[in-house]
Amino acid sequence: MLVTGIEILEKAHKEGYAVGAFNTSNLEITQAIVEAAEETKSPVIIQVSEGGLKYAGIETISAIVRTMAEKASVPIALHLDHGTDFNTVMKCLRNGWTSVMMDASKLPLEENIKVTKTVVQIAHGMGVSVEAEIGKIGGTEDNITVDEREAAMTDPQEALKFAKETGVDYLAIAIGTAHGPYKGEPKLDFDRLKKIKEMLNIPLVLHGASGVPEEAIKKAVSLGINKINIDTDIRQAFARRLRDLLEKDSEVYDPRKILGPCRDAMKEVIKQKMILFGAAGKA
Ligand SMILES: O=C(COP(=O)(O)O)NO
Ligand SMILES: [Ca+2]
Ligand code: NA
Ligand SMILES: [Zn+2]
Repeated sequence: MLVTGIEILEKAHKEGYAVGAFNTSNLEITQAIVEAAEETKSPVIIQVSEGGLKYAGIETISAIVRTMAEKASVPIALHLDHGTDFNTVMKCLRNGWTSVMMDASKLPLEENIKVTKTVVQIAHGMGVSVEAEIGKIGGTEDNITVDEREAAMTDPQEALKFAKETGVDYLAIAIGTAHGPYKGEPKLDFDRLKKIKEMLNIPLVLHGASGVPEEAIKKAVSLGINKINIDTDIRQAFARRLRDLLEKDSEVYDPRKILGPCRDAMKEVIKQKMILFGAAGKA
């Protein structure tokens, strides 16, 4: 069934587990996510980035996800990932999204608070949940210095002020992860996470979670992460299977015979994440 993000994440926050938030931009990825959720009886958040909206068309990808979510036996939210443009967030609200991220993390704190507060008021008026971001998660910069890394991480005091003044439902925090593949091992600042959770006591979001070792993920969940964003690991599962399949079979040309196996490969990766996050069996 199609539900709001907070319905899924409030329960995860209370019971101490995390829910996967997986990016989609087409039919097969959406099918892989929904099938994985059904097979592991997991609640799940299906999210689309602004790039995904451009690729698929906002009405089309909304129709695909909402149709499948409404038919599913597990709770599914449709979430806008990294909504940086206010009008895009409004368009998603008009297209039936049940959760939106207003990502104004690039703006100074006061401006981030101002625009996020406006989105929270509008979205809550429509019964939709809101995620925002404090601190800089960004892509993998291989040549940043340590103190730059520190500076980009979420300051607990700022996070508390932000959560109080905006009324945001769940908060994405920067504790050492980055989008895209990692070059070295990501080092997560667990003390910072623990402090933020104690002070805010709301569901927290981990971005850039592809490539983070399983032990670190488990520890982050035990310390209060409740939504875990995964995009790169799914893309890489798709690409590995595609290359392997075409190497082995130079004759195949039916897209269903090519995309179908890729869908299954993505589904297997997603199922493992749902089990690792503790969402399996929680639907
Ligand atoms: O945070 C993510 C995904 O991060 P990854 O690239 O690590 O999958 N999306 O918002
Ligand atoms: Ca990553
Ligand atoms: Na997000
Ligand atoms: Zn992200």
